[in-house]
Amino acid sequence: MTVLTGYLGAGKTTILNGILGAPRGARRYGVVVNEFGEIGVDGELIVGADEAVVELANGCLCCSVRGDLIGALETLLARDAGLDAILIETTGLADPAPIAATFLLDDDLSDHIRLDGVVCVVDAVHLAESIEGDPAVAAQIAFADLLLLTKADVASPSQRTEAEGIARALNAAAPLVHVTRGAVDPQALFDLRGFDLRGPRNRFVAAPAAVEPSRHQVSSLALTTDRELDPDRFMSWMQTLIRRSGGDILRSKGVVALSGENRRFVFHGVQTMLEGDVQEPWPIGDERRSRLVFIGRNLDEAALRDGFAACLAPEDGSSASEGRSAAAA
Ligand SMILES: Nc1nc2c(ncn2[C@@H]2O[C@H](COP(=O)(O)OP(=O)(O)OP(=O)(O)O)[C@@H](O)[C@H]2O)c(=O)[nH]1
Repeated sequence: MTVLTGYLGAGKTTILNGILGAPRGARRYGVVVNEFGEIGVDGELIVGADEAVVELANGCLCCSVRGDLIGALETLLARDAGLDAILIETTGLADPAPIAATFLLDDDLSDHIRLDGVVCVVDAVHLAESIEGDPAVAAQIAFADLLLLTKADVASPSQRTEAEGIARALNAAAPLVHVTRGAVDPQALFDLRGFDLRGPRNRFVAAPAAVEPSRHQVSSLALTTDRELDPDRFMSWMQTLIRRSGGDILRSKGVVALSGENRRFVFHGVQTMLEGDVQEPWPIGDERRSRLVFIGRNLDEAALRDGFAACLAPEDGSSASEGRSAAAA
């Protein structure tokens, strides 16, 4: 399942139509369209009448109609349990974090459907203006696993550069792809594995050490260290952090080297939800470098750095409670 976000008029339906109109072999798609308003129009605008389309009007997925989302997905599955992919087009006002959390929290649903990724459609012409007016825009960009920049055909060079700069400042890790009038390779949107602990992509590598906090209160922070982390301290720090600040931390993810463990510990968090697991051993010859990324509103960078530094295992192999941390990079 792929969630398509992006501000009002950014080009979500156009991209959805581009995907549905592209050759797909035997692949079968299901579509959920969410609209904010009494009368759903977007469902009418979706091409390909043979698509399984469920429309959710009169509310926004991220707040009032979350239960309806679950109902819509169940309807799709009841009609065709063999769908290869489900695309959800959210309203332009939706905050993707609660949508992802709702889905991940529903065990029945997540037994049958895998949340693959969140794609944000970014309007090159209007981004600078819309982001000033609505904080949801920054959250949508920051949260995404893939950014699709639209309307480059009509944006001025300075609008394009500014839009790219804003998107990159909010989310340096997600690939940014230019899309004109919905012409996108559907493969670019599928198999993102944004929430898959075993995903092949290691996008943590792509994140820079830190991204400047933007004017929009949403920023991301990457923490790395070549020192091992003490398992107890790390787990307790993460749990406390997510419990206390989960509403502001929209997304957290990381690959961690724990002392006494030769496998990689990988975790994913969406707001107050956190899951993690030990994975395959660190590749031979690869340094055991821990990398964590936090994306959120009003991130307290100093507190995060301090908390992380306090999780470092002592270098001499003595017990964690004896050792004090060195600074984390
Ligand atoms: N020039 C140009 N116009 C585009 C592009 N992508 C979308 N549009 C136009 O932008 C307008 C809005 O596109 P939609 O696809 O309806 O946008 P949306 O995000 O689904 O809109 P809402 O559902 O209202 O949030 C339409 O007139 C599209 O034809 C593009 O790459 N270039």
